[in-house]
Amino acid sequence: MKMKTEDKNNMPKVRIAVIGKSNVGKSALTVRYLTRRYIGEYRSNTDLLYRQTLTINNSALEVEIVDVCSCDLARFPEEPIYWADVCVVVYDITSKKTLAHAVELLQRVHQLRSQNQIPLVLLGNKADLEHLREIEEIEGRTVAVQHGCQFYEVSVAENSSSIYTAFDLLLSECRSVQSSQKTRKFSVSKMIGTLIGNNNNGKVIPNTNQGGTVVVCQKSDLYKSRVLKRRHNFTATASL
Ligand SMILES: Nc1nc2c(ncn2[C@@H]2O[C@H](COP(=O)(O)OP(=O)(O)OP(=O)(O)O)[C@@H](O)[C@H]2O)c(=O)[nH]1
Repeated sequence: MKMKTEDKNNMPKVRIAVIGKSNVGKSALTVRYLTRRYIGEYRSNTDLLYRQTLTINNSALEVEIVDVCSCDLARFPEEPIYWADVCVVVYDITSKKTLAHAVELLQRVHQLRSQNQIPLVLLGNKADLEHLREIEEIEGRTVAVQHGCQFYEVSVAENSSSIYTAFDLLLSECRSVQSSQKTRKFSVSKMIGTLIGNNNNGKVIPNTNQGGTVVVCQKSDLYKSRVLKRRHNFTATASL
């Protein structure tokens, strides 16, 4: 079923940034979550933006995931961190340096966005490679506790169910924060709307799953999204 533009515009949106050292499995993870498929070899030298409509808690949700290709600390990806509503930090359980890198990334994220502003999850990937393990699960869990984020060990290759739990919980957490903010804004604008005789502020969230296709966009779309978001914020403020 095709969704009307009007419905799409009214649909809530959550933006996810997936970050971590090169080769930890960020692209494989993103594609696995969105398509349930595993792509073994995936090479890209640009950040990729995936868009898909998912159903979370019986409500349609537009999800955008940016798979950040360059997470060098010297070229820390500030833009996607400011852009994102939630952030997934990935390391590889067979490589100690990827956890050290993840710790640095978590610290940078906290510097840019305070802890309450951006829900985070830490994922230790490649759990199928037990014989090559360099990082015990407790080490990853400890880092997660220290940085106030959820933690899961997963294997994208083996399609761990924790991948879906991690993303779904993160989306759900973000939606409840967004909804409580929206309720506050809505009640103020509704009150003003009533005073000036305008009661059309309520928006209906369509309860249909439009998912299935992943649209891969280039980085320019990311900038466009941010500009639109800024404009949306401006309009919302102006209408109050
Ligand atoms: N054994 C195993 N290999 C995995 C798993 N997830 C990803 N890989 C492999 O790890 C390699 C890197 O995966 P990518 O998804 O390209 O990693 P990336 O973090 O996006 O890498 P960059 O694009 O360089 O930043 C690929 O060869 C994948 O097949 C996993 O759960 N288990």
